[in-house]
Amino acid sequence: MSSVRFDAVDVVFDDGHRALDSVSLEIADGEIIALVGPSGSGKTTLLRSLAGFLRPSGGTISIDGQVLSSPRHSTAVEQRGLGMVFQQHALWPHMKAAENIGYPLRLAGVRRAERRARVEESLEMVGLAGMGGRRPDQLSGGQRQRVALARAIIHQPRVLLLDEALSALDEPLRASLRAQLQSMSKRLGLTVVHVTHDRAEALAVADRIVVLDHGRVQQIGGPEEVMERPASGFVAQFLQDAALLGGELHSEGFRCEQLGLEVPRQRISRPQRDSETEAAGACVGELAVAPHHVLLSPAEGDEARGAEADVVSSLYGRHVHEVEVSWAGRRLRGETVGWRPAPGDRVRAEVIGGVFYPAGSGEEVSGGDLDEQSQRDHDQAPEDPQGDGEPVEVPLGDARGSQ
Ligand SMILES: Nc1ncnc2c1ncn2[C@@H]1O[C@H](COP(=O)(O)OP(=O)(O)OP(=O)(O)O)[C@@H](O)[C@H]1O
Repeated sequence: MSSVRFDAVDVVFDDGHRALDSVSLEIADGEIIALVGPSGSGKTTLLRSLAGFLRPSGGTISIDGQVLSSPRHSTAVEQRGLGMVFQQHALWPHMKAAENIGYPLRLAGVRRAERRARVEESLEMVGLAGMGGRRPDQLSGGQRQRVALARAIIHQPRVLLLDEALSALDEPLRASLRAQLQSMSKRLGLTVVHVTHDRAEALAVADRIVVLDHGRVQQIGGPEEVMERPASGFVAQFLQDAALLGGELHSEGFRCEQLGLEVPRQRISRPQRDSETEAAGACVGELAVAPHHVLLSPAEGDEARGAEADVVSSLYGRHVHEVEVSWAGRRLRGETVGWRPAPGDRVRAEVIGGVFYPAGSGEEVSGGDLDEQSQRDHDQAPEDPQGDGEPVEVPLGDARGSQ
């Protein structure tokens, strides 16, 4: 329903802790945004600032061009026109579902007949038609959460804020509510900000994902973009379970002394331009090695390839199995298709690709002007991710071991 803008927003708590550090972010009308990041990265703080529970120490937050929050001014929570759903559905236990849902309209003085019609409509929207007469204790957890959702959308909020709204639900209910949430938001044209710990959920539901770390935006992008072109080693580690291997990139490729590992240059992509270090020859940094960059094969295979590693865990997956190995004291995650080793097995592991980030490059993409910076980085990425005009071979999908 509305667009949202964060301009260089800082939130510093009384004890001096900086929970948001110059966060700039634009959310388009009707867009679903997922906020992800490690525990303590500032997701809830960002959401609470938008809701009006926290006043920023610096910067401004606007909706549709109207400044709602600044260090000097804060529009009251109830005047922001937002809908909110939290992990624990806060329904009034003594009220029937329909009364819970209609409560915001009652507060707003909407007449009874209109209220009733809109409650019916909302119940239908969340798949609870005919259940308005039940009290919360007569509903399942998923149904109660849908009542909370119906209550949040009934007064056509400018923005819907979800804080771990689906996290307390079990699969497969959660998956179905996830789908319902997306289709309903799109049907109503809702702008949604969704905080979640669940990376798969963020990638599945959101138009764009905002990755936070230490109160700073590390990357903003669509699901394909953040997964295929993580802006930093941190993002690759957080979203893809990539291992970060320290080493040196030189003209032949990447070398990691610790593992005795060499990865040929043409197998390495580099999202950032580093012409200075390029000119200087070798470049120190880290290689983000995602599971699809780790080729695993049975130990008795071709000895010229890779090195022996011990299987630590081997999780069944419908499409690929997730296998973690210990290689010279490092843990690496790989994927296998068509065969699945057991924990304790010895296998051959080969790193066949990765994304190289020069030392210190993570700093460049974070901070207030990330929108512009990341836009520039990523605009050029599909054609020229290395930034040096060379074609890039990113080994996606061909990295799976088979018998
Ligand atoms: N009232 C407060 N006073 C001081 N520090 C706070 C306060 N509230 C939160 N913090 C700190 O701010 C940081 C960000 O907290 P926030 O709750 O936004 O993180 P989060 O990303 O939502 O974490 P989680 O995933 O664990 O919910 C944390 O380091 C937290 O300890």
